[in-house]
Amino acid sequence: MTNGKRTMLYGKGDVFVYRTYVPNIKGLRQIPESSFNERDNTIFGFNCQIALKGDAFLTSFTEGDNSLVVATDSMKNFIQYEMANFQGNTAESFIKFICNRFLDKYAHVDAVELTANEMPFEHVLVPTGTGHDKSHLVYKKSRNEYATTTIEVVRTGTGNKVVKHTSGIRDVHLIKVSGSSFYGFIRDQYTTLPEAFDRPLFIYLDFDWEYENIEDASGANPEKYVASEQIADIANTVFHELDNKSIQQLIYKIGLRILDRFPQLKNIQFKTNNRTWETVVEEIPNAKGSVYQEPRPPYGFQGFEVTQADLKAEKEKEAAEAIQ
Ligand SMILES: O=c1[nH]c(=O)c2[nH]c(=O)[nH]c2[nH]1
Repeated sequence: MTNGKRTMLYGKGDVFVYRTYVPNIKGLRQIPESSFNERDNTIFGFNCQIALKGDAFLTSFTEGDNSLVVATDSMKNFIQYEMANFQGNTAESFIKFICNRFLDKYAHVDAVELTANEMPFEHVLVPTGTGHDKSHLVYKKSRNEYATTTIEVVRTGTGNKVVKHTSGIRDVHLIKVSGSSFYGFIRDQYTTLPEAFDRPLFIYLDFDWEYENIEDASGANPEKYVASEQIADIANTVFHELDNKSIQQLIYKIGLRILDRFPQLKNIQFKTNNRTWETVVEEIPNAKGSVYQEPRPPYGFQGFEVTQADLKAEKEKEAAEAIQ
């Protein structure tokens, strides 16, 4: 069992590992918001963080007894060398594979927690003679956003058990130049912010989601697997479509759409920042548009979880309204 009495873990961060020519994942469920149907795994690369837990490590802290210590340098090697033995094609199945392999190798380790942050690469476009097409040789590390996934696998009397498994995206930065408002908030002696009826809304979003059935995260059944690219495309689409009243409302609607498209997900969790530009010149004579500058600190933030129960309640509300 993990030590329930105190925090006790150790591990390695910034473990970079790249493998080329991992099979693509295809056969994903298709949704209207996204044309994404296949993840190119020609470069399958991650920045990993691994942590080990176990009562056996207590004396390494209290007595300097290293006899049961797996050096963090060896953890790095383990991840990198075992990457070659990995048979799957998703980050989620990779981290699960490593955790199980670790528990099998070191009998005194009670639990392994592993996070893999994607190192994202994209094809460059090259001339084909008649136009341009994706190079299958040259890639660029260009996307701001990256996928992330975390797992914790615990040893039990009846085998290894996954006790936590989340997938997510980090650092999605979106600006909507028109179609966002923020008004109707409390006005009192502390209020200086003017009401905005059409603001250039710039948001940073981090998402995490959990599957109802942890097995679906592996990608073994691609119809049940949810690609982070599809989640990002839903967020883009809902932001595009919705005349939003606030970031709070926007993320709720994005969450509902995601859970509607992917009933195999249990929930979706958001962490967002408001990075809306400040207006410098509101009206430009004889021209459309305004001039803005970066927002000054501080920034606003939101945290919110949308669940399948929320979606069910919204659908029931809609059905009741339709009858009236
Ligand atoms: O979308 C927003 N939500 C807020 O709660 C808030 N507060 C604020 O000053 N600007 C905004 N924008």
